Amino acid sequence: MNGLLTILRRSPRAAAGAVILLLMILMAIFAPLLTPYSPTSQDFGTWLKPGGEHPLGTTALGQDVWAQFVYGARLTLLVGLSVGIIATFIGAALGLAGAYFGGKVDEAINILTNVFLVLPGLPLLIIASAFLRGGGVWSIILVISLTGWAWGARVIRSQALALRNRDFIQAAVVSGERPGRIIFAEMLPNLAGLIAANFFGTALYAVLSEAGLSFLGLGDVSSVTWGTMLFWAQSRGALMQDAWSWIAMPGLGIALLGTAFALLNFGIDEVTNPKIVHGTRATRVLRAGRKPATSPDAPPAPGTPQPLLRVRDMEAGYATPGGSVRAVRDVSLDIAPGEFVGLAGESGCGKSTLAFAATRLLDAPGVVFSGESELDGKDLLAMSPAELRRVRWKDYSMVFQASMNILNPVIKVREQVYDAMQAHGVTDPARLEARAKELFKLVGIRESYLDSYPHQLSGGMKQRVVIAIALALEPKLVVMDEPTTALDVVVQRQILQEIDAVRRRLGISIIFITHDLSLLVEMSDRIAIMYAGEIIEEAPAQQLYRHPKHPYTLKLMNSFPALDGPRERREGIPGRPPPLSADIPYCPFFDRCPSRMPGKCDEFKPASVETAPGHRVACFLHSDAVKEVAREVAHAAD
Ligand SMILES: Nc1ncnc2c1ncn2[C@@H]1O[C@H](COP(=O)(O)OP(=O)(O)OP(=O)(O)O)[C@@H](O)[C@H]1O
Repeated sequence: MNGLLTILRRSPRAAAGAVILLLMILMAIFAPLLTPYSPTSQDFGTWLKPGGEHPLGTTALGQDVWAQFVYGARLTLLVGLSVGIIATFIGAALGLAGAYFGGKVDEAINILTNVFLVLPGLPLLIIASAFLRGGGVWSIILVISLTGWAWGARVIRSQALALRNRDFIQAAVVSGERPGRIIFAEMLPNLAGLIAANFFGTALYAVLSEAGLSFLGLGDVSSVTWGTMLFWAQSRGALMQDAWSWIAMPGLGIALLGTAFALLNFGIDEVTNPKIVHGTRATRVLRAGRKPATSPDAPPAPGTPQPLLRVRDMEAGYATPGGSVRAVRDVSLDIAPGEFVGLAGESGCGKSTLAFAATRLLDAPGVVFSGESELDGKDLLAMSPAELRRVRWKDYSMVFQASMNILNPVIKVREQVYDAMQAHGVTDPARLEARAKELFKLVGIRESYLDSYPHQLSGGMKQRVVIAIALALEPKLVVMDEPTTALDVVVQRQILQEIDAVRRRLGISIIFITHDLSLLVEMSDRIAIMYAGEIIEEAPAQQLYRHPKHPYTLKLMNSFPALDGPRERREGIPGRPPPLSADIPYCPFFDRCPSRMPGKCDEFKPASVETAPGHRVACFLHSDAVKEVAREVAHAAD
């Protein structure tokens, strides 16, 4: 319910759709108050003109057109909403089951879905309704539901598949949760927006199909719906008799109801689907109560290199039915050309969300609430899907922890390396082959492995192949989100050294995400530490290693083995970060901080202040500067 209210508040389209739909429902419920006549009563004169007791005139059979219109809304709405529920239920159940169980179950569901998608809709509707004729309105509902579920199943399955591979679902599977619980409690809430949008899309399809079938005389012509009104009006030659209202009113009703469903469908999609940021970003930023995309910073000093990636005031997270998770909170970050920037912090502090949001990869239910992300001066958040396709891989690429799973098991590695290059216009076979060999050399794999299938390679080698693919077009930036975490320590280190060598050779920038701070200290030029969605400290790597300032950074350092020196037992950090669904208008580390100052750290939020060149920290131990908390943002995101 909360989620729906949030959507209505955020999307004027959805709100307009909801108002129209509500008015229609009220009209249907209170029909007896709006007209004294029964819609089927034939007690009046035929073809009466509008006026007097019959504001919209009467039909060829002597029925009151206004009574037919207001009562007709009942069955039309019943068909729309019932089909919406039934078809969405079938689509969601099959889509989720296919994505969750995979294998043969998915295959069977996929075949069934494809069959229904391939069958032409209208002829199928006509045949099925002719077959079930005489069954009244419920047979129409059944027929339209049967022909209308497949698209929803396809869309929900593809989103559920993406979700199935998310870490938190995998963790639920590994921890032995029952499939039913995972599907209903873990996956379904993440798909709520999509399912709601699908419901209204299907309801729209149902209203139009019912009207079409009834108009063709294939519905239950004895019932009163806007579709049967059109059928009778047409068959009795209403236009010839100048009885325009008999045709115009049901037409208008269908158009308005269709518009309401379409607006709700688009509005929900707009809010819950982050890929639709294009063109709506400015409004979203404003809706989120945030200033539009202008830099708060002073212009860079002359001679300062322009950052390659420039993230400003980023607010991102997840719109869940229980409210928003604000996983990234007012984060600004610059990555210079050729720079290796490490992003560290405990699990769940928002590192991946920041990387995904900044590179426009955040999938539903992820949302960029506000902020800017520019790559080489180009606004990534405002790009159209086509523009994004052009810059991905070419200007920036990504390697994730489970990236090796992107390799298709039945296609040779060579072709998969070629693919990325071919998609961006490299077609000369000699060039492709030379480049593939060069890339394999770069990432330390013998070129003979180009002839292998992925299953013939070890995990480390597959991950190297993916890194080779990510480097294929020499992008300016590579985002690496725990690319080596699944590998053993020796392989991890080797790959990292190779990545670093490649970076220096090609001059690319790298954002490297991990919770292993000691690894970052070795590799990075600069390190940013995230905690509870915020960057709480940022400094050149060695400076951070030698002079960490934030108590959290110190704790994080102590929880990993030292780079050199004797082996000793390391302590974890007691306590937990605050929940990311709440406002945190004070220091987020307060509860766990050994140096906390009650009355200060739990009352005010420390501003991030530069305490040494390039070293910024947000902690009252180092500066008294207080950060103004943009409360309007916090609330707009809920
Ligand atoms: N699909 C989702 N729906 C709701 N909340 C989510 C979703 N994905 C992530 N979150 C939440 O967002 C927060 C930040 O997650 P994120 O994955 O960005 O953290 P992280 O620092 O990268 O963690 P890790 O190191 O474990 O990958 C976490 O609290 C997480 O529970």
